Amino acid sequence: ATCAYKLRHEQMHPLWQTPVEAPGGNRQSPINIHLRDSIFDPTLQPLSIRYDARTCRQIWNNGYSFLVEYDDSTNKSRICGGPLVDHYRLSQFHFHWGENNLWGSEHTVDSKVYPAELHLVHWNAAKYTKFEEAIMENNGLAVLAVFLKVGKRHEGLQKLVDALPAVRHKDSVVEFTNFDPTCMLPTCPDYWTYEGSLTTPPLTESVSWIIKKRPIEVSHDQLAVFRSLLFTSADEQEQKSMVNNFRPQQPLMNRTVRSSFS
Ligand SMILES: COc1ccc(/C(C)=C/C(=O)O)cc1
Ligand SMILES: [Zn+2]
Repeated sequence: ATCAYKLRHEQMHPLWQTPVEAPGGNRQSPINIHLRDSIFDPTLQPLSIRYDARTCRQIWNNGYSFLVEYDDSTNKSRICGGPLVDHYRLSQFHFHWGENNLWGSEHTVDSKVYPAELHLVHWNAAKYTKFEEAIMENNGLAVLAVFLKVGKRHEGLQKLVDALPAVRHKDSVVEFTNFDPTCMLPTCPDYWTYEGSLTTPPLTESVSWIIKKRPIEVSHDQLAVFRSLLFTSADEQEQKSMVNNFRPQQPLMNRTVRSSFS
């Protein structure tokens, strides 16, 4: 495990090879969730998640991950409850993954790393009028994170996997509709939550993280298609595989991770 851990750091995405200092930097993400230090909070509400497949619009490769983007001009797809005071609209979801099945997730649980991690990004539509505004505010975003493990084929994910070759290169975009992300959520309601940041620039400290305890299963072959994407655009000389697009873990500082379960 230590060699894999070391190897994982050597293979990091170029973006992170020179440590990117964070603005202010006392609530950065991702982190390791140390179970013994997490605190059960009985006042945490159940999460209320409502997604409408009809708000799904497109997939694009932004050179760091692939994003599935949603129309966020209404509250049709939104989350509330859990640790959240307001309702947050779904803007997009994306993933982080490794070059192999040994690592890839951004968060870890007692240093256990998963091969990939899903992030569903939502913004506070009760307090702000658009996403770009919310990312700068400390209660602006809520990111729902789900770990992926390699196992049986995920039927609901296949529609997404089949669309990826169309966005192989950076800056490519393709219409993608009628996808309900609910199919990628574990049925178990248990989660951890803590206050953190974006894990790619601008790294703003605006995120309420909600991390599902249970992973979902995807097949080896489905995850392999993620690795067929490229960091580089079609006109660039060197084609670089889109792998290891996770940020190094950040100091916990003066934070506590709460759990919705005892
Ligand atoms: C306006 O530019 C942005 C860049 C990145 C992001 C996100 C949502 C980053 C992340 O997922 O860590 C948001 C806005
Ligand atoms: Zn992410």
